[in-house]
Amino acid sequence: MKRRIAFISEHASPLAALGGVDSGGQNVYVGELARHLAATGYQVDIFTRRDNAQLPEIVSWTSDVRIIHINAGPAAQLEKEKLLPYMPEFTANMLAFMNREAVHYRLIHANFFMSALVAAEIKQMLGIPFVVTFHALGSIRKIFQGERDKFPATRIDIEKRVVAEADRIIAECPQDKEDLIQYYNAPVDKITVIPCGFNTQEFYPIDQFLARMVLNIKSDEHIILQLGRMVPRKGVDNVIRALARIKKVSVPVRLIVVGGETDDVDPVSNPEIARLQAIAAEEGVEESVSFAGRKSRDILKYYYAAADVFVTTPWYEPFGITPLEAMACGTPVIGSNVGGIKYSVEDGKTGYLVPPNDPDCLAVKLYELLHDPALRKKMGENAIKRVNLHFTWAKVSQQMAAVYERILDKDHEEDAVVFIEGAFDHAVNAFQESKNALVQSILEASVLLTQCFKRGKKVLVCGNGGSAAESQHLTAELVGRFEIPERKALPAISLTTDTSVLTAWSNDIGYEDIFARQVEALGQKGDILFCFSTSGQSVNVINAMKVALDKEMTCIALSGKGGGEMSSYAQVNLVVPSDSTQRIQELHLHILHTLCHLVEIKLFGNTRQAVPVQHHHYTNGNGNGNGKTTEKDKIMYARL
Ligand SMILES: O=C(CO)[C@@H](O)[C@H](O)[C@H](O)[C@H](O)COP(=O)(O)O
Ligand SMILES: [Zn+2]
Repeated sequence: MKRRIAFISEHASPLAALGGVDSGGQNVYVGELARHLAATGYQVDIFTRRDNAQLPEIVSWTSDVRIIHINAGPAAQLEKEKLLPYMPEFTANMLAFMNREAVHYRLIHANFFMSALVAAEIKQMLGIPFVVTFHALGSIRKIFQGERDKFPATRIDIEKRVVAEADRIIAECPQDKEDLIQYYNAPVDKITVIPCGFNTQEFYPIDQFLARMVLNIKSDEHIILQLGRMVPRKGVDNVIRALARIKKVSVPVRLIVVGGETDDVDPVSNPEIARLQAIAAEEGVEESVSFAGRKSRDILKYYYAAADVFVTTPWYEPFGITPLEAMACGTPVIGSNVGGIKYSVEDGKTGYLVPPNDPDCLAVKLYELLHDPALRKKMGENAIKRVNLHFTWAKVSQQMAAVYERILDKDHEEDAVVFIEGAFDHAVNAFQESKNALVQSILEASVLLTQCFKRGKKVLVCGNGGSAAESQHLTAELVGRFEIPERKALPAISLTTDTSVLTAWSNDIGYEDIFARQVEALGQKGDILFCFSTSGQSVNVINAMKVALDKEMTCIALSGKGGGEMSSYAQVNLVVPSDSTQRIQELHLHILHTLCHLVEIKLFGNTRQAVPVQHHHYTNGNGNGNGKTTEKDKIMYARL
């Protein structure tokens, strides 16, 4: 059954046109994420504020995505800075909708702080968990916008509440994560970094010549593209000033500025355009700057592809989708070294990062790129690879779904955490008890093994299942090397590896003698048979021990659960004081490593024995009695 989830995006509806003051990346984010999640088995309802009386309550957008228009304040366009007082009404009407339609959401994904406030209230009332993507943070905005920031002062308190109450916080880039930790005390393990994406159907490489033909742009000019919302913080003035510093690179350079409130370029209804035009005039480049106005999304790819370089130098940018779109079209990006841009643009590879508000620096990089077509081509290719690898909506929604699933599976996950911690405690306990019980027997086993190798004898090893793996593990360490690189090989054979012998004998005669038969064939007086069995009861191991004793070999047994019948046949019994098969196996591995260390040191090391303790605790035991670690010792410990 499909999982039903709700998105809240109070001011940014996927249906709204892009390029206006309050519509931008968030509209795209919400729409794309919802569509892609729907394709992977979710039903998504996107709740947004009704900002037009003509809008129906429910719009079925795609088969599994609906847009629900909620009455909250006047049914007219309002700046998002003015929406907070209407959030209680939004909450009440969203709850009323859920009640009336009898829909239950398993999870809410809130976008922006006001939606998150609604989600937090609903969680309090109905217990529905919520995820939040802030898209922008009040504290950061305050730093950059100062007095220009018209959001209510309570924004930051609301964000703090949301950080505390959300089930998971999505940071859009590493900078966003750092900010959440630094300014909101967000717990690190509550944050997942998931970037924004771009639409691969909408943005893809197009031949530049063709794109310019479509747009009717002259081909004998270099084109710098600026595209996005027209607000001062986007730093379009910075690009105009940089243009004035380069003016011409072998051919004329033109800056095209796409975006605005209207399709026509109308400085009256769009004061930011008027401001920018004035700056262009003041810098003497009004002839080289073209304002193209707002463009529909299906045209944007031609602009990106027509450009030689895409520039975006905002003062700050929580993420920034336009660099991804430009890169997807194969155009290098020069972006400011802030927020998400420094994450999406790889400096020197897919474009350049420059400080914001620094037209000199931007001009240098623009010049570098514009006069080097080979570099532009290489960076464009790198850009296409990078965005398709990390930033498609399919990849983004996959990561988001993983976040949702963890929350929806929370009970299970809580049990899992209890189990994981318990397993560690259990293992620590088993290790401690083994330490109390086994030190002397490990020493004895190490002496037997060392003597065996010194006399030119060999070790045969056996065990079943996990113990077969331990057998091979031991012989690999001995035949190969453990901690001393340049030593001679030691003769050890695991009786668990010859599948022809094992299958033929067990198929034709019986499984119980598969090891015994091999001991008979390979074992010689003075050799050691080294046996692993957690129960100490495996008949094939016991039978092998019997044959070994007949051949005057010595048996060492690693077991648990009291040692079983095996202990009657071994000269040294290492019985792990536990009844848990897993713990016994883990200790067997630990013991075999310890034995390898001791044997190797005795046969090939210097006379002092290195002690595997943590460096900062180690101050003596180097044999010189002065409590200082020598250089030689350090090398030895480093190998541990
Ligand atoms: O690894 C495991 C269990 O953790 C199993 O493969 C396990 O080794 C097999 O069941 C063995 O057949 C058990 O034999 P043993 O340890 O009792 O001699
Ligand atoms: Zn196992």
